[in-house]
Amino acid sequence: MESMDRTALITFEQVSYHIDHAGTPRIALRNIDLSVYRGEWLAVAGTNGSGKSTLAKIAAGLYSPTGGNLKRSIGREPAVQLIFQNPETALIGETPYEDVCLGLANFGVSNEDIPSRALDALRQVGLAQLAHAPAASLSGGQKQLLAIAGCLAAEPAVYIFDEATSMLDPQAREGIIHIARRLHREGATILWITQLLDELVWADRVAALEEGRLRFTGTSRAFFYEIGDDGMSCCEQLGFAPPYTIQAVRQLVKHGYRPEPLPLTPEQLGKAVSAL
Ligand SMILES: Nc1ncnc2c1ncn2[C@@H]1O[C@H](COP(=O)(O)OP(=O)(O)OP(=O)(O)O)[C@@H](O)[C@H]1O
Repeated sequence: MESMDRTALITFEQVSYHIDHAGTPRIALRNIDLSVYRGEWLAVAGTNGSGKSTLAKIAAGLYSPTGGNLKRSIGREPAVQLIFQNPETALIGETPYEDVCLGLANFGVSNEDIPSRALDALRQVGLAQLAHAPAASLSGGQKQLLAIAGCLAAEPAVYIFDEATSMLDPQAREGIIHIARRLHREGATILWITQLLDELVWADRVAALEEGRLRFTGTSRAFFYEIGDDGMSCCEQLGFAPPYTIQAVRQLVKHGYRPEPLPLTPEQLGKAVSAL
């Protein structure tokens, strides 16, 4: 975190998004000030309807703010790739290989480079063996891996995962997180939209939304462990139950043992307890 590059690639300046829903005005986002810095993993959390997807779509350029400004300082294409909740929406080819190739052709990659880039991307997500299988035969998790392969083949500056694991089983979820962590270690910038709180532990920074307002930005440790005057963490104030690991650490602290740094993952908790 300390060594993080402070170059802002995407900046929300007082961004609002108002919707006219069948004559009834709705406000999806209200005066959001937020930057996504190069090389960081920024997670955006919030309950249903808090504005996360709207924020993702504005960051991706699919929606324009109805108030304020969105600034992008990326300078190359594709600037951003969005991985959706439902991978079906992104599938265009009959096979994984064809799917990634069609995507690359869309980005204007030369015919000469397409096959090697497509195969390399499929290899990176573990789908090389299924490159020529019917896309319809893939599991939900494999389809999501394919969507990611299509994105990483395009080499975007920023990856936006919009609740990309929410329709997957735990094992497939692990696979997606594993790939995102590798991309991040290799320098990718990640905007990770989620309401699954145990996914926040991989983020450098967490931004939390409530009813379209930005309620918190800070580390996941602060989100889970900093207690407000009302005796609750920001996580609880937003109506979420803290993940099991965090609850277990809170119990340890209550009983007089405060591991430092406070564990976020089961592995960190295991180490802290074994050091007792
Ligand atoms: N096209 C639309 N028409 C009407 N209302 C909309 C539209 N898009 C978003 N909204 C409203 O804006 C608010 C924010 O929606 P958004 O999808 O961004 O929230 P979210 O945090 O991503 O929710 P979820 O986790 O359920 O996907 C909600 O009240 C939603 O009903």
